[in-house]
Amino acid sequence: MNDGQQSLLLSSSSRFSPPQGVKLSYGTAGFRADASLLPSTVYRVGILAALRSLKTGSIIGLMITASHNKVSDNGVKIADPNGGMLSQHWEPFADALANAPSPQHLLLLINEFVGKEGILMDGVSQAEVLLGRDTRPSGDALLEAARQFHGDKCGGLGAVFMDMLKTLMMLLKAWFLKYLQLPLWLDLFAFSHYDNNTVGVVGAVATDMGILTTPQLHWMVRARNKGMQASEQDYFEQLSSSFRCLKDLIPAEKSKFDGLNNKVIVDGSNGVGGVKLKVLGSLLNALVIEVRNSSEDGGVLNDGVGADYVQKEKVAPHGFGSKDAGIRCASLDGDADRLVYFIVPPESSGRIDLVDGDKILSLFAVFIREQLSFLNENEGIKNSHQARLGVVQTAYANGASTNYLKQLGLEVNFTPTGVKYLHEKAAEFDIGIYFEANGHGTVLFSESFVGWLETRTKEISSGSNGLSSGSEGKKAALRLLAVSKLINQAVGDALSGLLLVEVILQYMGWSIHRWNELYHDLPSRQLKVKVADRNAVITANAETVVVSPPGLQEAINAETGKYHQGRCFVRPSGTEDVVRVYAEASTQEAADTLANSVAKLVDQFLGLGSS
Ligand SMILES: CC(=O)N[C@H]1[C@@H](OP(=O)(O)O)O[C@H](CO)[C@@H](O)[C@@H]1O
Ligand SMILES: [Mg+2]
Repeated sequence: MNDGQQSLLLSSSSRFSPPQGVKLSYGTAGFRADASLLPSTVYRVGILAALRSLKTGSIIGLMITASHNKVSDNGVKIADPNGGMLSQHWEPFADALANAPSPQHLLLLINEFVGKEGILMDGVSQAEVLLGRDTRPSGDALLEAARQFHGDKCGGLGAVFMDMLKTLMMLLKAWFLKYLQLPLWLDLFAFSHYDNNTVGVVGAVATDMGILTTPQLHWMVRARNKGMQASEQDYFEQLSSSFRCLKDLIPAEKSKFDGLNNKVIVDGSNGVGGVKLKVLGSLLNALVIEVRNSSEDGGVLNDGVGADYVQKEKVAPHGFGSKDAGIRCASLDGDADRLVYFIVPPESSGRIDLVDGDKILSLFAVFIREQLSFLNENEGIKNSHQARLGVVQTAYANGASTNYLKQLGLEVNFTPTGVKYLHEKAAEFDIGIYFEANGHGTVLFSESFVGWLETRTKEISSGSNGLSSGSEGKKAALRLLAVSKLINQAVGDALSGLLLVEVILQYMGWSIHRWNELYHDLPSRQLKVKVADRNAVITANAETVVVSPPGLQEAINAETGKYHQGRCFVRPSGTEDVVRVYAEASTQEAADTLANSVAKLVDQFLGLGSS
């Protein structure tokens, strides 16, 4: 950074002091904390976004959200140029930035990192950052903190003000030079060296994309970097048109959905997803989407509603009851990157049948596997491509889902918790389907496979490959291409996931009950244990084995061995200050007992008294 940039950084960062006595960590999914603690973190992540943009020469996203956390929390995370999560290689820098105790430390860190990464800060190269936020009341003010390091895209008042400021600085500089002859002061006016086309400290431009779901912002970043249209309208247009395309490719004999099956009721978690889903729903005519618990309905975000609540508590969200028995119900989380379905039983016990991320993954796998087999059976398709289909889960996936997927003959891979790991693994396949049990996931298509599908479908339309029109091979290629456009390629997206579930159910002619019968979940239990230092738990093998503290894994093994179909693991949470315990067994009672015994072991080895 030149002197002008440095002095601007020092002055702007001094307005955003980090909270005392709090250690912030980028964690599983960005920084999250009580919103009052976050202005300095968001300001600093704004700096990181600009540097990442300069380093990659691409547009970067900055999203302000705390997903399923309570409404008083907020958070911030970065979308990389491909629309995915921030490169893990930059996470330690993010942690160091957020925790730097003073503006001087911050400056040192940045200078060191800029040097190490070879980032060009010449004031000419321009960084570009897209900003988004969910509906949390603190989002607006935090967004302002993120913009401090950037300029205003549209110029407007910001640009006029900058121009006036620059003129004033130049006049002052001339006056100082003429009358005081203090060259030392020159550095302070380095700001006025900027040419009129650049804005902000590093010439970064920030564009406020408004209130969005997290996946919408990721989608926009990916689209912009691919040179595609990337407005919110484009997002809705792409999703709705590919949904219609898939709908039109459903064979007439399979299309036997009646009025009831045409409807899905969606819990919007009192957040941003419900509002956006209403817009999307208005563009579809083959599906009726009734949205409840939308942000404008006045309920509290994530309070007794939302995908996290429904999945963890296995109860109906607020506003749903026995009147909804028999209808397909779904729930989004606060920023609409998670999706689960559920069935409300006729009697009003509050309990539901959960159709979770594992079952969404299984539905997608069954459909895609069938389309691939149509493609492979069709000898009329030239250069048939043996596409590699892989699925990715975490240790939280219900064991019954893993068995089911393996019985389908699929390659099942495991990664640690956190979509950044699952996404990376899924990207190794021609088609990679990944889901966390909590409903966060998507289907990735490799560029080469999409290219192959595009070529085949063009040949098909020109008749050059000899396929009869209307053959299943042709339709399978068209369907897979439409799926690659419908399902968000950047990140898990509840809205695009919901449309894909809906159209596959219509294609299969399945009710939610039929879908839920694909396999029966093994009873499971999740618990949280408060410990002195959760990071004392070190795991291996996709978090299924504890390697430290010594002896804990042996004790878990001895306990688990007592239960039929017993499986149990512990790991430190990346988003909460707890150690999580997960247990599965052949009965609910056994799963509960196993989880409780292992929670006691965790407490013995690491409990609050053990520090
Ligand atoms: C058991 C569980 O649901 N863990 C969640 C939770 O992470 P933890 O590291 O377990 O706190 O939040 C993550 C971010 O949303 C999500 O990716 C993950 O699946
Ligand atoms: Mg979320």
